[in-house]
Amino acid sequence: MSKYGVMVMGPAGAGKSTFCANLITHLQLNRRSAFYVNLDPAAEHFEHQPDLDIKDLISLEDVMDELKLGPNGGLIYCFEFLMENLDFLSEALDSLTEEYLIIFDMPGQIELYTHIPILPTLVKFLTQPGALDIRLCAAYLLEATFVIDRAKYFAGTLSAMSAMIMLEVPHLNILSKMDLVKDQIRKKDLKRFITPDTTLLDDDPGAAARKKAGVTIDVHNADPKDKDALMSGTSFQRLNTAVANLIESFSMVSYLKLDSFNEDSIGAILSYIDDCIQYHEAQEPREPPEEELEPEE
Ligand SMILES: Nc1nc2c(ncn2[C@@H]2O[C@H](COP(=O)(O)OP(=O)(O)OP(=O)(O)O)[C@@H](O)[C@H]2O)c(=O)[nH]1
Ligand SMILES: [Mg+2]
Repeated sequence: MSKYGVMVMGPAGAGKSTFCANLITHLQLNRRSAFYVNLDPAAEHFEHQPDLDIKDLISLEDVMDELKLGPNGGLIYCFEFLMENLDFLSEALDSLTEEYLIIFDMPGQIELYTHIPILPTLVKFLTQPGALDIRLCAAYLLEATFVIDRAKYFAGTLSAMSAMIMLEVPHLNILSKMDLVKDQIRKKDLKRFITPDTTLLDDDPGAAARKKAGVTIDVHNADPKDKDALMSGTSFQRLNTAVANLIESFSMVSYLKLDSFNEDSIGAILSYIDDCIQYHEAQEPREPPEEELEPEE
């Protein structure tokens, strides 16, 4: 029996847990079953209690205390421990039917998505045919406020692309917290962020303002507190152009828009997830609940 799931990923504070919580509420309102798996050993507060919590296997606090590790090293240790104890996942997930959407809420440490091979191994384990056989898609969230700063936007897009290539499962890239930027970006410009456009670097509002004012910056002698000055050197601009060109040459990333506090937006993302994993194709027709049946004459 196939199972269906979505792994919610992305940098720290991108809105992953908020999205998971509002997705579960939306599923419940639509009489769908969710199984919430928290894989962030540092997460403390939940709107919906997890059905499975990595903290029941290993506690980040204990790891940091006993092994004298910092929060990031501790997190990597927790994941290595999870990989040695995959029964923890299979025992809980094995009996779930195809009705459930399994939602994995991931931590935000970026190294998990870039250079440590833990996530590809975990994803292979979850999707392995004949075993758990979860039809899984990845939802990679990037904060829309990044689009205000072009360099951050392309760096974030590069990390999304890296996760996409590394995991080899259907992948949705999502600009989260759209409500925070919708009044600041013109619709026409937004399109260029939805499908990353390298010419965005040419009309960076910060750079344009500096050029107009005739400001040239000597990065070597800049005040270390002046972030604008430090991030405006020609080498930094060349690096950003190279990253943007690389993203364009792969032509793999485009974004969906999300405002987690808007139910229609959650519903729209859910329909993309359902399509990616072909959720509806596997569902048995269901009887409507009794109270919805017409009373007999
Ligand atoms: N305005 C707005 N704020 C949001 C949205 N989604 C999340 N937030 C806020 O962003 C902050 C971080 O949200 P989380 O859901 O904890 O982010 P996360 O990605 O799970 O964070 P980590 O697990 O620490 O990596 C919280 O204060 C949320 O209320 C959104 O769509 N719009
Ligand atoms: Mg979280």
